[in-house]
Amino acid sequence: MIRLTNVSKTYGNGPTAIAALKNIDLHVPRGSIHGVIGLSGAGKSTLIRCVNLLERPTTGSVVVDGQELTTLSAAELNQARHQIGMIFQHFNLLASRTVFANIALPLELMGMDKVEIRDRVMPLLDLTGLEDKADKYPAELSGGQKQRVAIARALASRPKVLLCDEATSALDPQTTGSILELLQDINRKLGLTILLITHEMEVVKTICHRVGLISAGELVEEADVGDFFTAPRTRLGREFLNDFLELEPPKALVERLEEAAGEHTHPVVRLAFTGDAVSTPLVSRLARECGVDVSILQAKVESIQDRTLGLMIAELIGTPDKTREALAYLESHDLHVEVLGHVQRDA
Ligand SMILES: Nc1ncnc2c1ncn2[C@@H]1O[C@H](COP(=O)(O)OP(=O)(O)OP(=O)(O)O)[C@@H](O)[C@H]1O
Repeated sequence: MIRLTNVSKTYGNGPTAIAALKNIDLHVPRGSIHGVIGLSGAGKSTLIRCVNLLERPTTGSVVVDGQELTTLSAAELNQARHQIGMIFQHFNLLASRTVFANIALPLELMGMDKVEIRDRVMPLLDLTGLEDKADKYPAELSGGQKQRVAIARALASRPKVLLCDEATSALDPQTTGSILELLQDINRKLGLTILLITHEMEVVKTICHRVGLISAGELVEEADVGDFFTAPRTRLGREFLNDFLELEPPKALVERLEEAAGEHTHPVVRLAFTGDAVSTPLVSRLARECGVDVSILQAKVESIQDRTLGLMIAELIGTPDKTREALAYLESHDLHVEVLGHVQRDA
């Protein structure tokens, strides 16, 4: 539904030019919810604004619903944008218009008559839970309600794609939850394709099917959400995950970690396991079958959509041969094992 090919965006010229996007390839299939996560300044906003050409890529192709947007005339682009709704962090509602009139605005601009507009807007008020707010003004609404109005407005032209630019970043966690539920509901009921950018792992975890990680203008990693939360492939991905899970080895231990194994060291590992492995009595088996003691430093079980994910940071205590055997045993049982470092046994 959305396909960016080799998209680059450079702001300015010469020595002060900023390469905000570098050779981005992105594919969002019809009906899916795709998240792009990254740190501040990574290029998220630029990326999402390139999809409806609010920002024109310096090079590359932008195809939405089979139509190449970069070669369209202004009038054609205007038409194509009816297929692409967008919502923003700060809602961007018109303060002087009621809720109804805000939602109706894009339809007025399309030249629809009053009866048609009413027929479109009323079901959208229902869908977004704003039945009793039609005559209120934005100043009379909470942040969550304002975002609902913005969602209804974005849906008014019956788009096939919804772009969400940090749509929940200005909201408290509970309101964030209810807006994410609404987006998921819309995705399911209307089959709408959603591309969202965020710096919050919670958003990705809650509603995305796939996630891309953007860093310094490059998409450095892309994965199904379950895979990303189990085993991110990049260091940045692991940092995002560890921050989110608050699962780091104790500081005192980190200071003692050495990169290389020595004669008197034992490994500190981060284990991630899903599915059946979650319920396997792993620790006792390691002791029994490999002769290695396991000292658990941290552990938690997380639900990532329909998967259960177990995470543990542990020291494997035994001779080098035995701990090597234990690592091989873990890997052969479908666990994702990352050796964080090694600590001296007697330290
Ligand atoms: N209009 C602009 N002119 C010049 N540089 C810009 C412009 N917009 C963005 N940039 C630069 O491009 C880079 C990417 O910015 P962008 O806003 O896309 O990042 P972001 O990931 O959305 O960040 P944030 O989460 O802080 O909004 C940054 O270095 C930023 O300073």
